[in-house]
Amino acid sequence: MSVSGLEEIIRIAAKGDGVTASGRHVPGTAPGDLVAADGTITRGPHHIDPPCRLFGQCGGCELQQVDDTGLADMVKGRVVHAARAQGMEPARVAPTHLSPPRSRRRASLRAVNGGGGRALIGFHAAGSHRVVDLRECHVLAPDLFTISGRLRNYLSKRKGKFSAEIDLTLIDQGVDCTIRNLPVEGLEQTEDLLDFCRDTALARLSLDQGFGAETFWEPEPVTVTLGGVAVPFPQGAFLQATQDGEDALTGAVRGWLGDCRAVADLFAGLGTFTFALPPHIPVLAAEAARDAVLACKAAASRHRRPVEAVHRDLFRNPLQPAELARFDGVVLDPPRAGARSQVEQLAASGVAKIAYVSCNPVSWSRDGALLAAAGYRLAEVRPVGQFRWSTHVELASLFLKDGE
Ligand SMILES: C[S@@+](CC[C@H](N)C(=O)[O-])C[C@H]1O[C@@H](n2cnc3c(N)ncnc32)[C@H](O)[C@@H]1O
Repeated sequence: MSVSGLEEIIRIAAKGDGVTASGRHVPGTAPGDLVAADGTITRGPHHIDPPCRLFGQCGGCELQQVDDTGLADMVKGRVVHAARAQGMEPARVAPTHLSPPRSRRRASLRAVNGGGGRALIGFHAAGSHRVVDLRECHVLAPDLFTISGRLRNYLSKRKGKFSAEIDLTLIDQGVDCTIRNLPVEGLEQTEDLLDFCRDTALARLSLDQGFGAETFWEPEPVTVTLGGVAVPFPQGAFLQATQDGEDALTGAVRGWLGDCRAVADLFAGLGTFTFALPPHIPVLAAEAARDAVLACKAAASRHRRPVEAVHRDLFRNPLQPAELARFDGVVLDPPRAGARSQVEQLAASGVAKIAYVSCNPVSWSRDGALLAAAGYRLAEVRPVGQFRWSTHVELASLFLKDGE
């Protein structure tokens, strides 16, 4: 719409810019803003003051100027647009689930020496390698934010230059931390680091000096509880970004497949969907990361769940229609690239219900079009914004074989 030379921002593009009906991209805007020819922006109803003082410098968030309605519309719009681009019209679009502020339970940070011996820890600055010190954060779960501050204090005492990468994940026992590229040499440094682990009650600390991560501290074996089942948590294992995002995705899948006789969970990871299903349903959980398969298997056996966890590369060796014949439900949650070769086999199968969970609407819709061409209809999509204030979009979807 053009009001006396002003153009209205009608949507947020995949990279975060606002876009007008004429296709003009304007960074830093929200849907409903009006943009003049000289670039002056008049705020619309969805443009808010960013809650964080670091917004715009820190690389952790991209869209804090957009209110919740605008964010939810963006997440839904990306999913529906991707489906339509492949000729699919979802029969139902469930309300978008947005994770609340301060709920992110995993983050990758960088720590470097600042001036005056002070360490800086934070996300990369937007569009650069500079680290913006995380003095405030509205996305990280409070326990992760607290640990980031304690790490800053600890690292500030270290002498010598460093540039380390730090992965933090919130699990059952507290914070699981992996630090890469931080030399720990000699007795004094080792004891200092042990004191840090003890004082902060870290659940686990792993160090990776370029030769793979090794456990430095783990007072008790770490686990993550999935669907009420405590699963051993291997270093670097995949976990949905927020607990409530996981609940939204698993709730959708349980609602769709909860009455199945037998389910295959493909790209199963530790068993997020496997263990979310009703406990009496036999599940085949297939996954390529060997340590995740072992963790899933151990948890299933301890909890006497009818789960067969198998190590399998589903890109090279997808489940074939004959193997799929014993399942009336399949859930798949592949990496960003999608699951073309596995979906080709699913399309050729007779599986009645397919729940496809995705972190990439583009690869999902391409794969979905293969199912649609084989007689599956897109019965429902559930857009999910786990990465609040970012352009990262997730979804759960249900494909039904015609006649179901
Ligand atoms: C998005 S994660 C989902 C994991 C799990 N469904 C969850 O929700 O926690 C994708 C999973 O696919 C696995 N994966 C990646 N490539 C694979 C392949 N070629 N074959 C089987 N699994 C693969 C990864 O190890 C990861 O566990």
